Amino acid sequence: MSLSTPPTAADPRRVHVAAGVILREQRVLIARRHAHAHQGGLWEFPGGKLEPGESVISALKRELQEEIGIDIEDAEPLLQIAHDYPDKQVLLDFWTVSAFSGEPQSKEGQALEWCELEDLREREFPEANVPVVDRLLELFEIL
Ligand SMILES: Nc1nc2c([nH]c(=O)n2[C@H]2C[C@H](O)[C@@H](COP(=O)(O)OP(=O)(O)OP(=O)(O)O)O2)c(=O)[nH]1
Ligand SMILES: [Mg+2]
Repeated sequence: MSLSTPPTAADPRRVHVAAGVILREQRVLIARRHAHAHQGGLWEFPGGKLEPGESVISALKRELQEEIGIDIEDAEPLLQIAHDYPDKQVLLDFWTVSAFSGEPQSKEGQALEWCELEDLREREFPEANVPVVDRLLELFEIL
């Protein structure tokens, strides 16, 4: 591909990621990325990379079990975002998790916070997350 061709959403070189927007009452669960990780130190919605041949929902279930120890009972797609960081191209599938079993716990040493929706804008997220935060606040009619 020449440099003048912008990468498309379907570009197989993109890292495909599934992330869960876990809601409980007026709060959403956010996790802090480890300092040394890509986009380190920023807040994120828990999740991770799809394995080869894995569906988004399977990856989401696996990642949320691995990272925070919960079992998804109900989830639906919220937003798909293709984003180009200077060092990495990602395709992020954000799903709303509306029912789950188990109590979220930090299984990888990451900080977790049940953030009030109205405080979400004060948390620093990776650039790719801006449209998701906007969408969420729009859905809950928080200006
Ligand atoms: N999980 C998650 N990743 C995000 C978000 N926003 C965002 O730009 N990303 C980017 C950061 C990373 O480049 C990529 C996720 O990869 P990751 O390193 O967390 O993947 P993983 O959980 O499979 O971790 P690992 O096995 O590689 O340690 O997506 C988000 O809200 N949640
Ligand atoms: Mg992860």
